[in-house]
Amino acid sequence: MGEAPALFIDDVQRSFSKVFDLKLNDFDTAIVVGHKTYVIGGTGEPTSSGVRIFNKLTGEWVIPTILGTKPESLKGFSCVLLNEDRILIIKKNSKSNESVWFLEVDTQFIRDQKNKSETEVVAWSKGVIGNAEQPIVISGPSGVGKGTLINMLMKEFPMMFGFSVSHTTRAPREKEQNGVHYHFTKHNVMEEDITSGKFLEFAAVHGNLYGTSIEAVDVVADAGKRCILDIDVQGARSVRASSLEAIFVFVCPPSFEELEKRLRARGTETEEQIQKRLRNAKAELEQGQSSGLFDHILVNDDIKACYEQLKNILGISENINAAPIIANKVFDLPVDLSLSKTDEKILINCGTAEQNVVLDLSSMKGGAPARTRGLDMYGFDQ
Ligand SMILES: Nc1nc2c(ncn2[C@@H]2O[C@H](COP(=O)(O)OP(=O)(O)O)[C@@H](O)[C@H]2O)c(=O)[nH]1
Ligand SMILES: Nc1ncnc2c1ncn2[C@@H]1O[C@H](COP(=O)(O)OP(=O)(O)O)[C@@H](O)[C@H]1O
Repeated sequence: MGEAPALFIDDVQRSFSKVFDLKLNDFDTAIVVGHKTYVIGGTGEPTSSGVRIFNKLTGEWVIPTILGTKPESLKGFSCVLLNEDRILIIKKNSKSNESVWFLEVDTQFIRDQKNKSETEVVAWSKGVIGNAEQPIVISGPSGVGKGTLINMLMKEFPMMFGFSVSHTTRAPREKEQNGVHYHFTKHNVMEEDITSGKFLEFAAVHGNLYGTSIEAVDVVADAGKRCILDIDVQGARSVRASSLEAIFVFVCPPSFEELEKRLRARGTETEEQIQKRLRNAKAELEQGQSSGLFDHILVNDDIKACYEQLKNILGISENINAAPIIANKVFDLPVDLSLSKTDEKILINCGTAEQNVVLDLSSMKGGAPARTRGLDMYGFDQ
C-alpha cells in the first residue's frame, strides 16, 4: 500500500481560508506560498481562470501577469504546493491526460520574468504524462547538413521524433510549405507575438527574424514525440537558459571550402545571400566550437557516418520503432477527488471510485513557458 500520506491538502486549504477570511467565490481556491496567498479562480468562464495574489505583508491584492497557456476552464479542481515554487492543479471530473496543470509562482523562469517586468508574474504549464525524452537542439552553419540529418531521423523514426516548426520572416524557398518547414510570417506580426510572450526564443539570423514559438514545442510534446529544434547558436543559448532541458548538438563541416560547395550546390540562395551566410558561418563555427554551449560536436563529412554518430548520441538503434508503443492509461478522475502528498508522489483519492491514482513527479522535467514533462500516472487499489 505504500507510505501513509503526509498531508491532506484540501483540509489545509479549507482551514486556511477560514483563518484569513479571504471571501473566496464558490469555485476559488486559495493556497499560501510564503507571505503570499494565490487565489485561483475557477468559475468555468473563459475569463475566470484568473489568478490574484494577496500579499500579507502589504495587505494588498495584486493581479499578476499570467504567462503560458492556461487551462480552458477550471471548474472544480484540487491543488497542492510543490517545492514552494509551483502549484500542482488536478482538474476534477476530467480525463487524466487533460487533468494535470502547474501554476508556477517562484521557479527560475518566474524569477527571471519578474526581474524583467518588475511586476508579479505567474505562468501556466500543462503536465504531460509519459516518458520525458529530452528535446534535441541542432545548430550549425547554413549548408552544413542540419536539415538533411533531421529529415533522415524523422523518416527512419516517424513515431519517435517531431520537428519544432519555427516562425521566420524570410521568404519561402521553392519546395518549402507553410506550416511544415516554417511558419512564414510578417515582421510586425512576429514582433507582436514576441512581445506578447508567445516565443520560447528568437534571433535575427542572416538579416531575418527566426523564432521557436511555445506552441511549436508543445504540439510535439502533446503528440508524445521527442522534439527536434533546428536553430542558430543565439537561439541555442536562449534555450539553454530556459526550462527545456534539451541535448545540444553542433554540426561542423569538414572544411570551409566544402561548406561553400554544399551551399552553392543546394541552389536555394542568391549569390548575395550565400556571401552573407558564409560570413556568418565563420562566427557561428567559432562560437559553436568554443562556447561550451554544446554537449556534442559532430563533423558532417560522410553523411551516413555522421547520421550514425547522431543516433548514438541520442541513444537510439534501428529496431526501436519495432518496439510496441505502450500508450499511457487514461483514468477518469471523479468529481469528488482529493489529494494527498508523499515525497514526490501525489495520491489522488478518488472517493467512491474503485481505484485511486498515483501521480509520480520524481522524473518531472521542463516547465513554463512550455509543458511540464516526465509525469507518471498509475492506478493504486484501495
Ligand atoms: N534562433 C533560431 N534560429 C532558427 C530558427 N529556425 C531556424 N533557425 C536558424 O536560422 C538559420 C537559417 O535557416 P534557413 O533560412 O532555413 O537556412 P539554412 O540553415 O541554410 O537551411 C539556421 O541557422 C537555422 O538553424 C528558430 O526558430 N530560432
Ligand atoms: N555529408 C554531406 N556530404 C555532401 N553533401 C551534403 C552532406 N550533408 C548535406 N549535404 C548537402 O548539402 C546541402 C545543404 O544541406 P542542408 O541539410 O540543407 O543544410 P542546412 O540545413 O544545415 O542548411 C544539401 O544539398 C545536402 O544535400
